[in-house]
Amino acid sequence: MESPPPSSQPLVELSGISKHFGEGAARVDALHGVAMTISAGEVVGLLGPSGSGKSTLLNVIACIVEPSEGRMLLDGEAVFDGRWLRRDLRRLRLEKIGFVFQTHNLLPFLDATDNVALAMTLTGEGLDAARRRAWELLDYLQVGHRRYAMPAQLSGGEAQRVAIARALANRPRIILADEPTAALDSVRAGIVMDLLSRLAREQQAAIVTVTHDEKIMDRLDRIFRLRDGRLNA
Ligand SMILES: Nc1ncnc2c1ncn2[C@@H]1O[C@H](COP(=O)(O)OP(=O)(O)OP(=O)(O)O)[C@@H](O)[C@H]1O
Repeated sequence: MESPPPSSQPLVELSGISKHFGEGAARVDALHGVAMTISAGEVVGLLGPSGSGKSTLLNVIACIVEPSEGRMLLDGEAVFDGRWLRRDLRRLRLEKIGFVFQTHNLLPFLDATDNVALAMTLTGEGLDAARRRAWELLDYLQVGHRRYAMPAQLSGGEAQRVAIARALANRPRIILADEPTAALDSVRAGIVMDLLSRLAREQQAAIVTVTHDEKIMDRLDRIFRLRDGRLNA
């Protein structure tokens, strides 16, 4: 399939985002005045030393951590402006955001198909339709031949591709990944990153990945570096 031309449609827009945990002597300022815009079709990396705020920033974009101040738009919708603007944050996450973790977190008692299909049934899709779409996604991620395998029978790279298929189940425009290649060797890490890049372009998604992994740096379109909660792009 021909990739569509790069688009500049912003999918993640943050301005003045700060987050502190605790108060008084115990206060930790995890993020200070973070501003960033990430557009459809981009794969960006969040880098920085341990404790610099990468996970906090990813969890803010995921609407899991509530910022202390600032403004955030996701897929053009204002979702935070000093306070959450939506009450149904769980639904917001289901609709707009896909998650890929360091380890695949697949449910061990469901096969590859049903691990992907389950995520779709949470938004009300019927099981048969969900399974058909799960097969399409598993084919797209080049792991369709393992559709009936249980997670324990999958290699690390296969399991991570099933987990990416699951993240795509509800057609999110924003994919958040936490060290998605850390447990993979360089060949498999390259395959996973190539698939993420392809889906960013073909599905016009924005992919934000926390990484320490030198093997994948050349696969990122842009790198944001955090230090002590501040961004130096
Ligand atoms: N729930 C919390 N309560 C209190 N402090 C927290 C909490 N979560 C994070 N912090 C603190 O906020 C700062 C940023 O943490 P964060 O986990 O975002 O860093 P990180 O860059 O992801 O680190 P790592 O690479 O080690 O995962 C750290 O000082 C951390 O101790």
